[in-house]
Amino acid sequence: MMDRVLFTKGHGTGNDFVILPDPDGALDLTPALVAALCDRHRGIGADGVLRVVRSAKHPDGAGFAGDAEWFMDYWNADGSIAEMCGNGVRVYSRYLLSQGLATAGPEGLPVATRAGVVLAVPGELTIAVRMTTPRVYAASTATVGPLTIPGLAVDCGNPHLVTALPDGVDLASLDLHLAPGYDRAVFPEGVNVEFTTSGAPVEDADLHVHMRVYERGSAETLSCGSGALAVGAVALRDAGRETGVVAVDVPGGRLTVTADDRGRWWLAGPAVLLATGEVDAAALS
Ligand SMILES: N[C@@H](CCC[C@H](N)C(=O)O)C(=O)O
Repeated sequence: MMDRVLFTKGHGTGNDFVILPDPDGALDLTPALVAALCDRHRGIGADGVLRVVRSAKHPDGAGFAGDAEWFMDYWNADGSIAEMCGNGVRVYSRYLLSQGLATAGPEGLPVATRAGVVLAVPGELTIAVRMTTPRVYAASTATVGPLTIPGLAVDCGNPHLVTALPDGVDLASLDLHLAPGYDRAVFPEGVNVEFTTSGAPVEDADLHVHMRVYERGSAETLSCGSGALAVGAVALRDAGRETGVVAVDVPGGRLTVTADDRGRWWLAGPAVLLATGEVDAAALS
């Protein structure tokens, strides 16, 4: 076990990450170390960890090495692994670019994830990512306290359940301190649950949705990029549209989901790097 671990802290709309540079895959990253780093009282504190490793140097990335030099090895705060993190990949791309580890070509910067290769297109403050195509595939429900809320299962590489709150239930009033209930037969690997209400029209978007999320492996977070993608897919489907722009407001800010006329799905929003340092791994409990 290493004594000192280099890290950078960053976030996308308040969904925060500890970024661990590990180009050659030498770090002995374990669920316990991830959980300790993400601990908000005894660690650095984050919703998840992004290990920056060359695709060729990670067993889950090696198959993508011909298409993307870098693999985003994403871990949730509880030490579990996930296939995709939409905010994570935007922050990860910001990190690669800021460190000079990669440059964006005319099509963008390819980044390998467990859900496949995505393409990041950097702006000055925002980063847009061409995500894998979301797939709406089943009806299901979530339970929060006495409420049973209908929703749709959406595969964004990772699993999501997008629910629409019934009239009269206020999004802000939902108690998400405890994990919502869901159907384990539909989601055997667990699920990220999004709660939505529709919003008033906003400039530059065809549709506007408010969302809160309870993430698998991280509890309630201020934002979830793949969750916003799932919400965007359901909103466009409900509106009978195949293309369009959906503004998704989360507690941490605004994400924009675009389905373009070439069948591509984009997730855009801010990606911020805050601090760099060293953590004493022995001091983490
Ligand atoms: N916050 C992320 C999603 C992280 C993974 C998720 N908790 C899971 O287990 O699938 C995002 O921005 O997409």
